Amino acid sequence: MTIKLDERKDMKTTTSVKNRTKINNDKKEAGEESKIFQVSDLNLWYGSDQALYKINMEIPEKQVTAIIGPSGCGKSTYLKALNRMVEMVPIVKTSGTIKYRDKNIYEDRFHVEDLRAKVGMVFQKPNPFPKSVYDNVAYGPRVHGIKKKEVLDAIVEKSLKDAAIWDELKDRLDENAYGLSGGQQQRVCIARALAVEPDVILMDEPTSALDPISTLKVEELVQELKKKYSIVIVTHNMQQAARISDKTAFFLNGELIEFAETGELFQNPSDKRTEDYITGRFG
Ligand SMILES: Nc1ncnc2c1ncn2[C@@H]1O[C@H](COP(=O)(O)OP(=O)(O)OP(=O)(O)O)[C@@H](O)[C@H]1O
Repeated sequence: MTIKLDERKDMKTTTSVKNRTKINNDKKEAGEESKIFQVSDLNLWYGSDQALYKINMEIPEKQVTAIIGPSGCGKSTYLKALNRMVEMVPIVKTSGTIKYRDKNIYEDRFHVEDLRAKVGMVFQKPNPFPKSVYDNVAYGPRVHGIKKKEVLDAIVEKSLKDAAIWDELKDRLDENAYGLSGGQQQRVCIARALAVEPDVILMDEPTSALDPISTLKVEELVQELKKKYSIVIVTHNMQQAARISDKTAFFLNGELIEFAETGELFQNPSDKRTEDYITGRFG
């Protein structure tokens, strides 16, 4: 039997994904999975109001980490601290360290633009630019100096494919992204984040403005994306955290109360406050 080149490529990809999954599982069992972020004693203030208290957390590589907790507990603040986006609020002050791939992101020689290119973000409300689908996705690569049309074409196609929306939009690349449905806009925003080849994708309630079908598509996409990227997702929806994440962190009043394997946290929480929250006693 002869195997066509494409099939061989597919087999190779499947095998390497299987191998990678096996390596990840072996590492997990041995307790030595790689960390993408190491957060130590992180405190954060908006002016004189403290929003995060002494957060210590190691975020695993190529997994989905969910952040849950009641409104105002500091989930978004924490997420935006990971790529220093929170500092766009001028009154923000921090102490402690956040290491991204073993480098302290607060050290002066770490350029914040480099960090944000590697640690991309997708927001709650889809926020495409008022431009064509193509120009939305090509925006980041162009900012990074890529001008050649064939290179941009290839990036746009790959990013839209990775965001699972190429088939829907390949004939609509010149249309304004504002004309798409909310779910399509969100996947274009994910493609825009992927176009600059990030390492980590931070997602701040990416499905809360979407209908159930679009939500399902984004959830399936997250499962695909974690093969290549590390994902940290803030969600209000506990079922969503349980469905799509490997690890879950529960925040309350700016503190990290519990961080565990998702199944463990939901089935056998070690802190009474986590139990009260996931069983709906508050929040
Ligand atoms: N720009 C800001 N200026 C001042 N205080 C802020 C700012 N953004 C957030 N905060 C405060 O920081 C605390 C944490 O807010 P944050 O938005 O991180 O919580 P959250 O858990 O993401 O909430 P939600 O689930 O409602 O989005 C809150 O007390 C909030 O009022």
